[in-house]
Amino acid sequence: MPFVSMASAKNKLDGSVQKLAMSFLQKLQVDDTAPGLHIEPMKQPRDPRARTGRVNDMYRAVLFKLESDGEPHYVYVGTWPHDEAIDIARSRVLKFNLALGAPEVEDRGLIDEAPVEPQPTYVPPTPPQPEVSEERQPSGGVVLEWTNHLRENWTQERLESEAGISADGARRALAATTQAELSEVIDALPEMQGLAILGLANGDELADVLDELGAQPAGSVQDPQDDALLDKAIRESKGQFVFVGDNPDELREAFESLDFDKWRVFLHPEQRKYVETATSGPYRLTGGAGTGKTVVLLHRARSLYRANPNARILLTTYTRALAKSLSLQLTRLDSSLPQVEMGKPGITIAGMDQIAAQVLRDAPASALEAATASVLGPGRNTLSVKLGRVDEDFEEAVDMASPELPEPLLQPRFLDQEYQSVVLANGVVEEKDYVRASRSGRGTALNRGARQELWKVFAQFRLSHRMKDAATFPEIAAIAAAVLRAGGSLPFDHVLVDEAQDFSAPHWLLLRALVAEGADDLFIAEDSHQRIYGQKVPMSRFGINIRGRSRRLRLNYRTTAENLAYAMSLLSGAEYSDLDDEKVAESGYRSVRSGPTPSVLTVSDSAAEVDVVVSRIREWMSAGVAPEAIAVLVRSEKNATRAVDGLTRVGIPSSVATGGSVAGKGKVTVMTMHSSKGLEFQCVVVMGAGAGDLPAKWTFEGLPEAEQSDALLRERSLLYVAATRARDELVITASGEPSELVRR
Ligand SMILES: Nc1ncnc2c1ncn2[C@@H]1O[C@H](COP(=O)(O)OP(=O)(O)OP(=O)(O)O)[C@@H](O)[C@H]1O
Repeated sequence: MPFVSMASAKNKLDGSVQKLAMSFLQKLQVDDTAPGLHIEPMKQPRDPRARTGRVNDMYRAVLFKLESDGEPHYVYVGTWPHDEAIDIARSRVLKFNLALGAPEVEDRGLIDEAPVEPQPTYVPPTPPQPEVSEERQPSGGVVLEWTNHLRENWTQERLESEAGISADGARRALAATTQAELSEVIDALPEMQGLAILGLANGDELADVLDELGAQPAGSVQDPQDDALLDKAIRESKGQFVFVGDNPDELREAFESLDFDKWRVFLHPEQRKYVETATSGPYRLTGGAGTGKTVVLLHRARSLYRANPNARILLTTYTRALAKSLSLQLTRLDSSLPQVEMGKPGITIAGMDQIAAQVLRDAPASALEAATASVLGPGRNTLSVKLGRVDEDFEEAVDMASPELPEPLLQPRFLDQEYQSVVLANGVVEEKDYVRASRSGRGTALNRGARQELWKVFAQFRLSHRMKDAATFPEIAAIAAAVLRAGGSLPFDHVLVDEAQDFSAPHWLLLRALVAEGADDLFIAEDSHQRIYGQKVPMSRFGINIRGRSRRLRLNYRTTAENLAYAMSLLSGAEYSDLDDEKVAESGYRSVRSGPTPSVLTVSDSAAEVDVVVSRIREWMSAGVAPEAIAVLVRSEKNATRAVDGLTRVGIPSSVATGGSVAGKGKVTVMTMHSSKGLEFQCVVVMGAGAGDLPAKWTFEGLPEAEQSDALLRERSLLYVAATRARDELVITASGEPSELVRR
């Protein structure tokens, strides 16, 4: 029976053609001599193994036929309209790239015809001006600088011989003067060559590029077109080809992922490495927004399950809404994976607070009582009321306790962070313990006297909760950790974490307690630039020691190079440190895609701003963008209402979405920047980026100085999160003076 492999094709098929192409491949996988397939060699091919096959009267599939131990092995490249398919088949070569150590399909142009001419330079469309009166005409335009480092460091000959780039690709890459031009060159190259060019053009050393691609140069002794070499390399491919052999299910899965959800099958070699790597302890994967951290976690969860179906695997994150989205994505990856309740073999997906509540429900009464006493002190009953926001409770506690302290130390936001990061983190139940407790990571210093005064507030806070039989979510997480630490069996064998930058101290306590220390215990994905809640707490304080087990993803799969460069520029000037207290790098991120430059539109008043937003959304929709692919992201709820009202006035359906969900089919999503975490849209407007709205002053006013700068950093991160939700187009609008955080 023939074997089949799929190359990571770039052509998208219409639904009907897609079905026919699938059926063609299914028949081919059973019998390549079946009538109707019409597998034919080409006239004047660049590669004698090139074939086309009949999908229907108008479409043909392009294939290469290899010999594999006496059986045919077909490599499917894609399906195109008849004449285009013939030209593609005649001009492509299946070969092994010796410098990059990978199989690839390269375009060599048709024989006897002029070599492939460079495509006309891509010029991003000039954003049309919004329909607003002249005095309300917005200013716009962001200038993004880019340097093509190939020109300083490389020659065409060296790119060909040392980096394995095709002659035409090397020549055109050297000539690129904009990111858009480079993206076009990359798009025409085999994937590994494209990724290598991207790295080198951004100034990386060749050795680092090869390392990132997992490339093992093969030297020059082998014949790059040898059948046996190619057959073996395709079977072992790390991402650009998928060998499905004679397995019909794998064929369907790989084929379906080509058009949508490529991430389900075709991973970047680095992503694959982190999916498969066996770790000797806690492992951290960092990477900017859109670098595929979530994708790695989903694949890793599956890979751990496949390695041991009896393993109890937890995939967790900051909120219940984000966990729901993880669950949907895992189903898309593989609907056969069992998504189970905590403690059962399979994959449990839940937010950290849900897990904490479950631990409490499962705990024997005596264990729960002891754990509660160890966290909150003796004398507590059941914790029947769970409290979300506690600002008012802290205010009340301050009124009752009347501590002698300066105002900034009595702000609910300061008290809440101190309570979580110091009191709960250290298991403090009495004043004497609080006075001695480690406050590492906290910005504001407190002397003994101040701590004694503060303890009065915390004691009062606890007392009033005791009367109401209530506990906060962080308290419940800390109690759950104490239950697990006290003994009994642990609920999980492997724990995978997304969005860890937002975890609070009690979350970390619980995380460490959920799984025994050891191989493949904790795999933690985080991006410190996206920390928009709470305070950063170093993981090492909770016994989570990364010790050299930390890696960074740099290739952005979501946004265009232009949006990425803009989003990164929002972070410059601010210092970020990660969960290990190391400074976070802002450089090195890249994207292979290109699109329009983001625009910042400032207008005189908020009515004009709504007009600008509405008119931009209309333009997108008239250009064919579906309403559900568009989002308006806002800092304040009043702007959400304004946006919805404005869209409704012109008959564009929209609605305000919360908690990680979207408005749904046929509607523009309007949501707060906070809710947009983890989501993505084709086109995004960040509305209300005026100095009055951003940063939101109430988040830092009145706080001690050190906490103020942390709060400001979170506001900056929030804008970064919002800007990185845009796949293709990003527009930022402001009325009046734009925010200091917006780059123009
Ligand atoms: N190997 C891949 N091939 C194609 N698309 C990919 C690949 N990896 C990731 N993507 C796509 O890139 C986008 C971002 O991926 P993902 O959500 O995993 O990134 P992230 O790093 O978790 O982002 P964020 O931090 O913003 O949540 C998604 O649309 C995802 O499907």
